[in-house]
Amino acid sequence: MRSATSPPSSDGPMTDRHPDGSPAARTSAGVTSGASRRAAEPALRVEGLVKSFGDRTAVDGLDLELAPGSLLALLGPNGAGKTTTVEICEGFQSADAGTVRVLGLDPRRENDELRRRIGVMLQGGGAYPGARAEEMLRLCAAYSADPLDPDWLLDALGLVDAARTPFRRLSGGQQQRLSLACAIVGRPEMVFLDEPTAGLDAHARLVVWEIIDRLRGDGVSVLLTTHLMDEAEELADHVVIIDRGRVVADGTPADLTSRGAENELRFTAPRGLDLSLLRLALPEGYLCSEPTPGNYLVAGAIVPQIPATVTAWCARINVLATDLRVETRSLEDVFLDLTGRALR
Ligand SMILES: Nc1ncnc2c1ncn2[C@@H]1O[C@H](COP(=O)(O)OP(=O)(O)OP(=O)(O)O)[C@@H](O)[C@H]1O
Repeated sequence: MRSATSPPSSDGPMTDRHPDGSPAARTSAGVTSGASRRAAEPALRVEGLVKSFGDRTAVDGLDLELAPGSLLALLGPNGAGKTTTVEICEGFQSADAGTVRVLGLDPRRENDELRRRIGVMLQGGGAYPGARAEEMLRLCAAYSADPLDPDWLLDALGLVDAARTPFRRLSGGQQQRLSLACAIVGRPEMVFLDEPTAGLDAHARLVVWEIIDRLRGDGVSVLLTTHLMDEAEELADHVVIIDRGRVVADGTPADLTSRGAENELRFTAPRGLDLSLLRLALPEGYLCSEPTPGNYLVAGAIVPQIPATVTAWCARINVLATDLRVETRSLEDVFLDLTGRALR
């Protein structure tokens, strides 16, 4: 497999090559020129989306917007409604209420045209179990008038040695990478990536991140669902956190992690500490809590006296506070505060 630091092609993002080795005249910019014609139109617009299963409301009035050529990461705990939302956008499910437009198209009524213009990476591969990796990719390429070179993609994603292996005998990581290759081989204008690096080792993950970054660099719009905060922080232009079918926060990763951070002190210590004495030691108006077991938060203006008060309290109860920090908030912190839950 190539390393992430050695790009799949030196000719720029997603450029494939003619058999003689010269760069193809058209990169996936052949796709993006179409996208630029519609530059004013969001690649994806979801308004007031509602979907229930029996008496369970999976999506409860959701709004989303994805700017062309950008990457939106949809985050949420298990059961938040991510897959349902994405499947409605892809046209696999119908909505109960609301409006969905993908590349300006209605995913149900204009599904044939949509299918030609999007790429979908499904969790679990979505491939024929007996088909060899290479056959599977060539089959996907055959649906497109102007596919990327399958050999180049197999190489870029480190699948050359697995090319003749039947899908069911590929490792989980190889299946994931093949699934990504199948989603992008047709030079889609927009791709839906559902947990694209789930189960990959660190190296394979970097390779996939690089491919995703190149897609976006090429003007492809990407909707990514993930449970990995570092993945969202690394790749996303915009993050939407959903919980119980509703948006609970959205913004750039920097927006979300800086919002209110100067008013928070966080530290890690044994779970379940009695915070009543700390509350008494702090000036009036400061809040302290344990958003998740072992992770503590003091909210209020963090002047120099506050960390000193916290460490003095820890010393008094004979507890060592680790990872004491001010003004740094990860997306994980934001997520935990908003949903009270870990991603998985
Ligand atoms: N076909 C279905 N029938 C009944 N309930 C469903 C169906 N699909 C989803 N749900 C329910 O709708 C809610 C949202 O599910 P969804 O799969 O969209 O969440 P998710 O955010 O993708 O979760 P995960 O991270 O676990 O994949 C859950 O409570 C789920 O049990």
